[in-house]
Amino acid sequence: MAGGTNVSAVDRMEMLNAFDVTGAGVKGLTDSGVLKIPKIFVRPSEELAEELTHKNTQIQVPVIDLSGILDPDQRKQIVEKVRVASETWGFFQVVNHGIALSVLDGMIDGGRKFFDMDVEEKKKYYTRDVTKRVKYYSNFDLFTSGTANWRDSLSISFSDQVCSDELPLSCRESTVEYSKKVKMECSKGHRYSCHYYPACPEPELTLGTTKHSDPGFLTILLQNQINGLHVLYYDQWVNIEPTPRALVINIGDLLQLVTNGKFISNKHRVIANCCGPRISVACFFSGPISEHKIYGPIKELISDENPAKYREVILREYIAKFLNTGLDENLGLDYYKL
Ligand SMILES: O=C(O)CCC(=O)C(=O)O
Ligand SMILES: [Fe+2]
Repeated sequence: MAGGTNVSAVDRMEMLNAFDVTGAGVKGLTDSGVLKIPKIFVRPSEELAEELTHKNTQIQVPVIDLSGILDPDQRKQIVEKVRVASETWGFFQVVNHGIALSVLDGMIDGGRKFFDMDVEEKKKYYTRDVTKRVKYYSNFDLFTSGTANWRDSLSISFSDQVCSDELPLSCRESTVEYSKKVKMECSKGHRYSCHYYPACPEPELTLGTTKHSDPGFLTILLQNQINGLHVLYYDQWVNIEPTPRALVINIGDLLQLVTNGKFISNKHRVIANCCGPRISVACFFSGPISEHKIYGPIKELISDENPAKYREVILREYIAKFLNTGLDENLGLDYYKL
C-alpha cells in the first residue's frame, strides 16, 4: 500500500529512493528543521482512522524482579512469573538483572554517538545489502514496504564472537561491553539493532516502527527514557513505560511456534514522538541463518487433545522468507498454521 494520500506505488518508490540516497536518514530531516513530514512517511487515511478505535490504556506489562534468582525458592516464583507473562502478554520488563547501569547507559550513549556522526562518516556503514554484518539504514530498509518509518537504524549481526574492528568506532567499546553482558557474542547469527527515532514534527501522521511481531525466539530490548513502544493487549495499545535500568523481554514468533502457541509472540509498534531522540537497542536471538536447522512444536507439548498447531520450519527458509517480505506485510506465524 502506498504511504500517504494520492501517492502511486511507483512515485512512492522514487521518493523513497531519492530520500534514501541522501544517506542522512530521518535524523537529517529533523536536523534540517522540516515542519512537515514527506509524503512517504504519512500513513494511509484508513489506517489513521483506525487509530481512533484503539484506546490507550494505563495498564502495564509485568515488571519482574530478578534479584532473588540464585535462591531456589525465589527462583521458582520468578520462573512462574515469567511463564504467566509469556502466556498472557508475550512481553515483560526485568529489573535487577545484574547488568550495571554504566553498561546500559554506555550502550545508549554509543548509539547516540553513532547517529550524531557526520553523514559522510555514517555513510561508510550505509548499505541496502541485508547480508552485510554491520549496516546503517536510513530508511530504505526491511521496514518500509508500506509507509516509511520515522527511524534510522544500525544493525549488527554476530558471528562466533564480536568482531570489534568491524564496528563503528563511535560505539565500538559500548557495543562489545553490552553484547558480552547480554550474551550476544556467543550467539552466532544473532542480531542487534540500535534504533534511532528522531523527534518528529507531525508524530500523529506516522509511526516509528510499524505494527509487527518479532520473527526470532526472544528479543531483549533496552530503551532510553523517551516513550514510544506499544504492545497490543486485548485490542488496546499499552505503552511500555521506560523504567530506569529495566530491560524489556518479548517472545518472538519462533518461540510461539515451538511452544505450540503456549507462549505468545505479541504485536507491537513504536509511535513517533514530538520529543526525542528515542534510542533503543534490540537484541534479536534467532539462531544461525545458514543452518538447515528445523524447528517445530516441542513433542512433549503435543497430544491427541492438543495437536500441533504449526508445521515444522527450516530455519534458513523461515528467515529468508521474513527478509523477503517487509515487516508490515509479514504474515508471521499464520503462514505456518496447520
Ligand atoms: O525500538 C523499539 O522499542 C522496538 C523496535 C522493534 O520492535 C523491532 O525492531 O522489532
Ligand atoms: Fe519488534
